[in-house]
Amino acid sequence: MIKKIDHIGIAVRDLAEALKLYEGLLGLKSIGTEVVEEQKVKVAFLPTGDSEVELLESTTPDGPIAKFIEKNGEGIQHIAFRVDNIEQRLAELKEKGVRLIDEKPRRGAGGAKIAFLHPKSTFGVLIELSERD
Ligand SMILES: C[C@@H](C(=O)O)C(=O)SCCNC(=O)CCNC(=O)[C@H](O)C(C)(C)COP(=O)(O)OP(=O)(O)OC[C@H]1O[C@@H](n2cnc3c(N)ncnc32)[C@H](O)[C@@H]1OP(=O)(O)O
Ligand SMILES: [Co+2]
Repeated sequence: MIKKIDHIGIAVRDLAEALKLYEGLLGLKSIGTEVVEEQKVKVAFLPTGDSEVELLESTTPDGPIAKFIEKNGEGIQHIAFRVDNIEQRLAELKEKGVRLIDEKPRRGAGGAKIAFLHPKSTFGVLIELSERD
Protein backbone atom coordinates (compact mmCIF):
# COMPACT_ATOMS: atom_id res chain seq x y z
CA MET A 1 0.00 0.00 0.00
CA ILE A 2 2.66 2.52 1.01
CA LYS A 3 5.44 3.19 -1.49
CA LYS A 4 7.65 5.50 0.54
CA ILE A 5 7.68 8.44 2.90
CA ASP A 6 6.69 11.26 0.58
CA HIS A 7 7.43 14.06 3.01
CA ILE A 8 7.64 15.15 6.62
CA GLY A 9 5.60 18.26 7.40
CA ILE A 10 7.17 20.78 9.77
CA ALA A 11 5.12 23.68 11.13
CA VAL A 12 7.05 26.93 11.32
CA ARG A 13 6.08 30.50 12.24
CA ASP A 14 8.19 32.13 9.53
CA LEU A 15 9.02 30.24 6.35
CA ALA A 16 11.76 32.65 5.25
CA GLU A 17 13.49 32.34 8.62
CA ALA A 18 13.20 28.53 8.55
CA LEU A 19 14.71 28.44 5.05
CA LYS A 20 17.78 30.21 6.39
CA LEU A 21 18.46 27.08 8.42
CA TYR A 22 17.30 24.39 5.99
CA GLU A 23 18.92 25.93 2.91
CA GLY A 24 21.60 28.20 4.28
CA LEU A 25 23.00 25.96 7.00
CA LEU A 26 21.82 22.43 6.25
CA GLY A 27 22.36 22.82 2.51
CA LEU A 28 18.99 21.56 1.26
CA LYS A 29 17.45 23.28 -1.77
CA SER A 30 13.83 24.39 -1.91
CA ILE A 31 12.13 23.43 -5.17
CA GLY A 32 9.86 26.44 -4.74
CA THR A 33 7.18 27.87 -2.50
CA GLU A 34 3.46 27.59 -3.05
CA VAL A 35 0.30 28.76 -1.32
CA VAL A 36 -2.31 26.03 -0.86
CA GLU A 37 -5.40 28.10 -0.09
CA GLU A 38 -7.61 25.21 0.95
CA GLN A 39 -5.16 24.25 3.72
CA LYS A 40 -4.37 27.86 4.64
CA VAL A 41 -0.65 27.34 4.24
CA LYS A 42 2.37 28.57 2.39
CA VAL A 43 4.81 25.70 1.88
CA ALA A 44 8.31 25.01 0.66
CA PHE A 45 9.49 21.53 -0.35
CA LEU A 46 13.13 20.52 0.09
CA PRO A 47 14.13 17.13 -1.36
CA THR A 48 16.28 14.86 0.80
CA GLY A 49 17.04 11.81 -1.32
CA ASP A 50 13.80 10.04 -2.17
CA SER A 51 11.69 12.00 0.32
CA GLU A 52 11.16 15.66 1.05
CA VAL A 53 10.85 18.07 3.94
CA GLU A 54 7.76 20.27 3.75
CA LEU A 55 8.01 23.53 5.70
CA LEU A 56 4.56 24.97 6.44
CA GLU A 57 3.70 28.52 7.49
CA SER A 58 0.09 29.44 8.21
CA THR A 59 -1.56 32.06 6.03
CA THR A 60 -4.32 32.74 8.61
CA PRO A 61 -4.59 32.72 12.42
CA ASP A 62 -7.28 30.00 12.31
CA GLY A 63 -5.62 27.48 9.95
CA PRO A 64 -4.46 24.00 11.05
CA ILE A 65 -0.81 25.07 11.18
CA ALA A 66 -1.54 28.15 13.28
CA LYS A 67 -3.62 26.03 15.67
CA PHE A 68 -0.91 23.38 15.86
CA ILE A 69 1.78 25.95 16.72
CA GLU A 70 -0.46 27.63 19.27
CA LYS A 71 -0.92 24.34 21.08
CA ASN A 72 2.44 22.62 20.60
CA GLY A 73 4.92 25.19 19.34
CA GLU A 74 6.80 24.69 16.08
CA GLY A 75 7.72 21.15 15.06
CA ILE A 76 6.77 18.03 13.13
CA GLN A 77 3.05 18.29 12.32
CA HIS A 78 2.48 15.35 9.96
CA ILE A 79 4.08 12.52 8.00
CA ALA A 80 3.00 11.90 4.42
CA PHE A 81 3.07 8.50 2.73
CA ARG A 82 2.99 8.08 -1.05
CA VAL A 83 0.22 5.71 -2.18
CA ASP A 84 -1.40 4.55 -5.38
CA ASN A 85 -5.14 4.65 -5.85
CA ILE A 86 -5.87 6.89 -2.89
CA GLU A 87 -9.67 6.61 -3.17
CA GLN A 88 -9.48 2.85 -2.73
CA ARG A 89 -6.99 3.16 0.16
CA LEU A 90 -9.36 5.55 1.93
CA ALA A 91 -12.32 3.25 1.42
CA GLU A 92 -10.38 0.28 2.85
CA LEU A 93 -9.14 2.23 5.87
CA LYS A 94 -12.60 3.57 6.59
CA GLU A 95 -14.05 0.09 6.38
CA LYS A 96 -11.46 -1.13 8.87
CA GLY A 97 -12.52 1.58 11.31
CA VAL A 98 -9.78 4.15 10.83
CA ARG A 99 -11.06 7.70 11.35
CA LEU A 100 -10.64 9.76 8.21
CA ILE A 101 -10.36 13.56 8.27
CA ASP A 102 -10.91 13.62 4.50
CA GLU A 103 -13.34 11.10 3.06
CA LYS A 104 -12.39 12.23 -0.41
CA PRO A 105 -8.99 13.44 -1.61
CA ARG A 106 -8.28 17.15 -1.78
CA ARG A 107 -5.70 18.98 -3.85
CA GLY A 108 -2.37 19.45 -2.13
CA ALA A 109 0.85 21.12 -3.17
CA GLY A 110 1.92 20.48 -6.74
CA GLY A 111 -1.58 19.19 -7.55
CA ALA A 112 -1.17 15.95 -5.58
CA LYS A 113 -4.28 14.18 -4.33
CA ILE A 114 -4.06 14.20 -0.54
CA ALA A 115 -6.13 13.03 2.44
CA PHE A 116 -5.49 13.05 6.18
CA LEU A 117 -6.12 10.33 8.79
CA HIS A 118 -7.06 11.50 12.28
CA PRO A 119 -4.24 11.30 14.86
CA LYS A 120 -6.67 9.83 17.41
CA SER A 121 -6.85 6.72 15.26
CA THR A 122 -3.17 6.51 14.25
CA PHE A 123 -1.31 6.40 17.56
CA GLY A 124 -0.94 10.15 17.81
CA VAL A 125 0.54 10.89 14.38
CA LEU A 126 -1.28 12.98 11.79
CA ILE A 127 -0.87 10.90 8.60
CA GLU A 128 -1.28 12.35 5.11
CA LEU A 129 -1.76 10.00 2.17
CA SER A 130 -0.51 11.47 -1.10
CA GLU A 131 -0.89 10.31 -4.68
CA ARG A 132 0.82 12.01 -7.58
CA ASP A 133 1.68 11.05 -11.13
C1 LIG B 1 -0.28 21.41 1.58
C2 LIG B 1 -0.45 19.96 2.04
C3 LIG B 1 0.50 19.05 1.24
O1 LIG B 1 1.38 18.38 1.78
O2 LIG B 1 0.32 19.03 -0.02
C4 LIG B 1 -0.31 19.82 3.56
O3 LIG B 1 0.50 19.11 4.09
S1 LIG B 1 -1.44 20.77 4.46
C5 LIG B 1 -1.02 20.46 6.17
C6 LIG B 1 -1.94 21.22 7.07
N1 LIG B 1 -3.29 20.67 6.97
C7 LIG B 1 -3.81 19.81 7.92
O4 LIG B 1 -3.19 19.52 8.91
C8 LIG B 1 -5.20 19.30 7.62
C9 LIG B 1 -5.60 18.15 8.50
N2 LIG B 1 -5.63 18.56 9.91
C10 LIG B 1 -6.79 18.77 10.59
O5 LIG B 1 -7.89 18.58 10.06
C11 LIG B 1 -6.70 19.24 12.02
O6 LIG B 1 -5.45 19.94 12.18
C12 LIG B 1 -6.82 18.10 13.05
C13 LIG B 1 -5.65 17.10 12.94
C14 LIG B 1 -8.15 17.39 12.89
C15 LIG B 1 -6.75 18.75 14.42
O7 LIG B 1 -7.81 19.65 14.54
P1 LIG B 1 -7.96 20.70 15.71
O8 LIG B 1 -6.68 21.47 15.83
O9 LIG B 1 -9.20 21.48 15.51
O10 LIG B 1 -8.21 19.81 16.92
P2 LIG B 1 -7.51 19.69 18.31
O11 LIG B 1 -6.36 20.62 18.52
O12 LIG B 1 -8.63 19.76 19.27
O13 LIG B 1 -6.92 18.24 18.19
C16 LIG B 1 -7.65 17.07 18.47
C17 LIG B 1 -6.65 16.09 19.05
O14 LIG B 1 -5.70 15.75 18.05
C18 LIG B 1 -4.38 16.10 18.46
N3 LIG B 1 -3.65 16.66 17.32
C19 LIG B 1 -3.97 17.77 16.63
N4 LIG B 1 -3.11 17.98 15.64
C20 LIG B 1 -2.19 16.99 15.72
C21 LIG B 1 -1.03 16.66 14.97
N5 LIG B 1 -0.64 17.43 13.95
N6 LIG B 1 -0.34 15.57 15.30
C22 LIG B 1 -0.75 14.79 16.34
N7 LIG B 1 -1.84 15.05 17.09
C23 LIG B 1 -2.54 16.14 16.79
C24 LIG B 1 -4.59 17.15 19.53
O15 LIG B 1 -3.49 17.17 20.41
C25 LIG B 1 -5.85 16.68 20.20
O16 LIG B 1 -5.59 15.67 21.13
P3 LIG B 1 -6.05 15.79 22.66
O17 LIG B 1 -7.54 15.86 22.57
O18 LIG B 1 -5.55 14.54 23.30
O19 LIG B 1 -5.41 17.06 23.16
CO1 LIG C 1 1.95 17.68 3.65
